[in-house]
Parts: sequence; structure tokens; C-alpha cells
Amino acid sequence: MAELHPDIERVVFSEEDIAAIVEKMGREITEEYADKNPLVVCVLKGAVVVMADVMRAIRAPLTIDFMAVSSYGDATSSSGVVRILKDLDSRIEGRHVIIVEDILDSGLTLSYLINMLQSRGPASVEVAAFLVKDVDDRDCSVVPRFVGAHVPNEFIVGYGLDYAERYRNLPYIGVLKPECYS
Ligand SMILES: O=P(O)(O)OC[C@H]1O[C@H](OP(=O)(O)OP(=O)(O)O)[C@H](O)[C@@H]1O
Ligand code: HPA
Ligand SMILES: [Mg+2]
Repeated sequence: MAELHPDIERVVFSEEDIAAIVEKMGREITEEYADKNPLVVCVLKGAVVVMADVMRAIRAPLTIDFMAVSSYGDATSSSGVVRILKDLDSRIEGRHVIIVEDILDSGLTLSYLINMLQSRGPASVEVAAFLVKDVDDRDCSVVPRFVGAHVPNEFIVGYGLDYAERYRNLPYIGVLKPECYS
């Protein structure tokens, strides 16, 4: 196990936990998409790490593409405005699209993306969310087809998830010490 970063108060998912979740998601997606040649879409930046892992756990033909989207900036709650920083390179008409996300929190990012991609005439759009945060009253109703795990309603970092762009490279997911928030 990697040495714990000094800013981390508590580990929520260890590297071993993450590996097991990735394999489970890969198996589930493989079963459903074996003959569908899906377009697997990574939502940058946060999903970059889970994308690299999950796409290798899918044992079926697929192609990949990337979007870059931002709504949190340096804060720990959503600004409420989803900014598209980079659109897909591929056309998705008639394709089975799987959006890979690191976390579903308020649901704003995914509901925005699903609407946007649906308007382009894909065969289907589904979501694979590594984490779903258990929030009480989510405004945006997004139901991911594939869920890695649920997390309590607290801000987490690591495995792609950042606070003010830091900590994305931690190989585990954890909670920051309170003094690390500015
Ligand atoms: O369900 P929501 O409340 O919309 O939150 C989830 C989104 O927020 C984070 O991205 P962010 O906008 O911080 O950009 P990033 O991926 O570059 O970190 C995260 O990676 C998800 O994409
Ligand atoms: O808990 C979180 N951590 C990091 N980024 C996030 N984006 C939405 N929720 C989170
Ligand atoms: Mg993101």
C-alpha cells in the first residue's frame, strides 16, 4: 500500500477496493455491450483515471473519445454552470454511447451531458459512474446503468478527483484534513 499523503485524514476506498470495483464494472459492461461496439466517453479531467482502468476491464470491442467539462472550479460544491471545454471528436449518430464518470454528485454534469448527447441521435446513452454520492435531494435525476460504489455525502479526493486541481494522482480515494481547505 502506498504511503498515505499527509493531507489525507481517512481513506474511503483503498487501491485494492478500487481494483475490485473496476473489475466488477468491466464485467457488467462486457456482458451488456459484447456485440455493440460502444463508444466509451471519458469526461475529463476527473474520469481520466477510472477511464484508463475500466476500458481495460471491458473485454469487448469498443472505441473511445473524450470530453472536457468543468463546474466545480476550486470549490467543493458545484457552481451550477456546466462549461464544455472540449467536445467529442467522433460523430455519435447510431452509436451506443457509455459515459464514464468518476462521480455523480449533484447530477448536474451528467444530466447536462446526457441531454446534449441524446440530441445527436445515438442508438443509446448510458452512464458508468465509478462513485455515486448519497445526497438527500438531488435536483437532477440521472440513473447510471453501471455504478461502482456509493459514497457518503462528503467531499473526497484521489483517483482522478481533485480539490482545487490537487490530489488527482492519489491511487486511493480519501477525505482531506479540514485544515487543507482554504
Ligand atoms: O454531479 P456533479 O455535481 O455535476 O459533480 C460531478 C462532476 O464534478 C467533477 O468534475 P468538475 O466539474 O470538478 O471538473 P473535473 O472533472 O475537471 O474535476 C467530477 O469529475 C464530475 O464530472
Ligand atoms: O466529492 C467530490 N470530490 C471531488 N470532486 C467532486 N466533484 C463532485 N463531487 C466531488
Ligand atoms: Mg469531472
